[in-house]
Amino acid sequence: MKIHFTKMQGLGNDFVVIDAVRQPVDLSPEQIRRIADRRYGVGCDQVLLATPARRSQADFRYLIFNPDGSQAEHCGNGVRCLARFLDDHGLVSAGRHELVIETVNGLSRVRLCDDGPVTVDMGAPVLEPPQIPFRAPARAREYELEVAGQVVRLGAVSMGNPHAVLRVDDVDSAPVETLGPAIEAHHRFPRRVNVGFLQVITPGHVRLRVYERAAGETLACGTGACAAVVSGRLRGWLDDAVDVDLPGGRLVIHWPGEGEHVWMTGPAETVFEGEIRLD
Ligand SMILES: N[C@H](CCC[C@H](N)C(=O)O)C(=O)O
Repeated sequence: MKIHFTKMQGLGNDFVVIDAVRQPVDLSPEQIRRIADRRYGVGCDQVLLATPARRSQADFRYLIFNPDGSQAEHCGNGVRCLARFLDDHGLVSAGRHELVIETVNGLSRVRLCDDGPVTVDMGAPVLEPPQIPFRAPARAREYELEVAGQVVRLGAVSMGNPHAVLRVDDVDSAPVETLGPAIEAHHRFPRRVNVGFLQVITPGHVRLRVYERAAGETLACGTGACAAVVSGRLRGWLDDAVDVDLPGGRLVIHWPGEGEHVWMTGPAETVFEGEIRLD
């Protein structure tokens, strides 16, 4: 089987995007792993499938797959790239500058500027432990977790997908490669978790590295940036508008506070198009 794809990236978080509206495909976890493989396939952090919407309020539905073949509930950098892809490939009627993209557990409203940055309404964060999901006796702004022979303090937030947020003094020296996987697989996160390492420069400017669930450290994580601002604001460190500097570049995140939606603005770029042959 040959599949046409578009390679895209948002701050170096890279994607293989497939138009499953006009090219209906049903990919197995093994085929996802092959596509995502940086030696035997195209190579990417996530595979995104654009599919027809199921909910009447949505224009399209999108599926997100991590490189191990597992499915994720949301992808901030990915939804920006998907919206740009849909517009570039004539799937959006002329003149439309706002799209509603359906995820497995919510809706994202995307604003497209001509070739400029893309702004996304990422919805309201979920903070109740059972919905994150995170095993905790009650909701708190900060939790203690025994991991790797130490006790770490972290925030727990869902942006559709689960995030843990730890504050560090310096992201460059943060134990991302050791503590990241240890927390990702911690039993208190029954569906595993993305792990953010947050350095607060000022209440309006942070640095962030993210060890992503089922993908490892990426150059940028959109839902991770949203979760970091939510957790940092709840813990009293951040304003409502924050510049988030990730290794791949800057996202601008805005969260007015509890019960409000998180807004994210950042780039979405096409790299190349191609065709992959799959068994
Ligand atoms: N690894 C993530 C999915 C991709 C999220 C990230 N690339 C983003 O931009 O939000 C998860 O399993 O929840």
